[in-house]
Amino acid sequence: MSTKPYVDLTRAQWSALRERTPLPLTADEVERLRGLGDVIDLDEVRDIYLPLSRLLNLYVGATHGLRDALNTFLGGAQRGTPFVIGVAGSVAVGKSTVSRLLQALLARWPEHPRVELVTTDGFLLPKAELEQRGLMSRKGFPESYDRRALTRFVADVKSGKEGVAAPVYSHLTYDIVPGERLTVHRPDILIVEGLNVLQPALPGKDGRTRMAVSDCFDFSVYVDARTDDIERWYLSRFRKLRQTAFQDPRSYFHTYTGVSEEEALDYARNTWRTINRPNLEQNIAPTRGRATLQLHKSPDHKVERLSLRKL
Ligand SMILES: Nc1ncnc2c1ncn2[C@@H]1O[C@H](COP(=O)(O)OP(=O)(O)O)[C@@H](O)[C@H]1O
Ligand SMILES: CC(C)(COP(=O)(O)O)[C@@H](O)C(=O)NCCC(=O)O
Repeated sequence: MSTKPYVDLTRAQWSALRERTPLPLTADEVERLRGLGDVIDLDEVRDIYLPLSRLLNLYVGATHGLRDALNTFLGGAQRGTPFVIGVAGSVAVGKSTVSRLLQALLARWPEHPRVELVTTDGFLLPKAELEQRGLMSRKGFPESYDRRALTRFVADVKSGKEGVAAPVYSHLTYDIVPGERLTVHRPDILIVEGLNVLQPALPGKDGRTRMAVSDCFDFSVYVDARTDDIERWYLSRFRKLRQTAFQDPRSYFHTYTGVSEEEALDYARNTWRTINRPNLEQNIAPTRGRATLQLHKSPDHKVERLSLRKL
């Protein structure tokens, strides 16, 4: 028997595990959930994400069983708390598509219809503060977030608090939206998506260990791919955004619509090499082994292998 903490599965082995789980989404719905540049079709949903939604449904059920055990022990009926799923991985690896698909698929199960999704970008420090602290070239690194507020948010949701609010980030303005809030109302499941959600806690100033966001996770997914492939996806997405979202004069990147494609791509390449790749290598990839499930993507975005943590 392997001594690794993971069971490795090929795509074919994994897809056979969906059993009779019906496909609840249409091609149009999948198209709407797809991120810019991501390749995802009904085959991918059926082979990869349906088995995952079945596994998660089993995990949620098992957690309810544990809750019953706890209530027996406590001799009272504690109200349940949301089942929290973390989704981690590099910039441009396709976390948003995975998270939106999971949200849509999990909400179709009658046992847990209310599934909310929160991205950690809402907890980035506002642009003015990043500038003031000299952190604009560290955007996405752990220190560019208000980690305390993020941890408090997830801990509050996980403890069953009603009406927990998160700030909201705009990719258009590249900044936090002043005054805007997203409020989570005791969902059955909360998905927390972000680069750094599997980071271990940093010691506080007093040297004592703090809580990490991942301490609240009931399950976590790491979306994995080769660094060169992710760079290619990042650049090709930048090229597409230049023709779409950047055209809006309010876009932070609007100036890149007025220069040559080569010049715009040089900027994107530089951002990848100086910010996103070092962040992947130094902070994000080292957390892969903390995930419950690793999805390994091939150069065409399709999941080719999976690693599932043993229990
Ligand atoms: N500059 C941008 N302008 C508009 N949308 C963007 C920009 N950068 C990224 N996005 C979109 O924001 C979402 C999150 O992107 P990202 O954080 O790189 O994670 P991932 O690609 O892993 O989902 C994606 O849907 C992406 O298409
Ligand atoms: C907003 C992000 C930090 C991702 O945030 P997340 O939701 O993963 O916390 C990232 O998409 C980003 O903007 N990175 C900065 C470098 C760049 O422009 O690609």
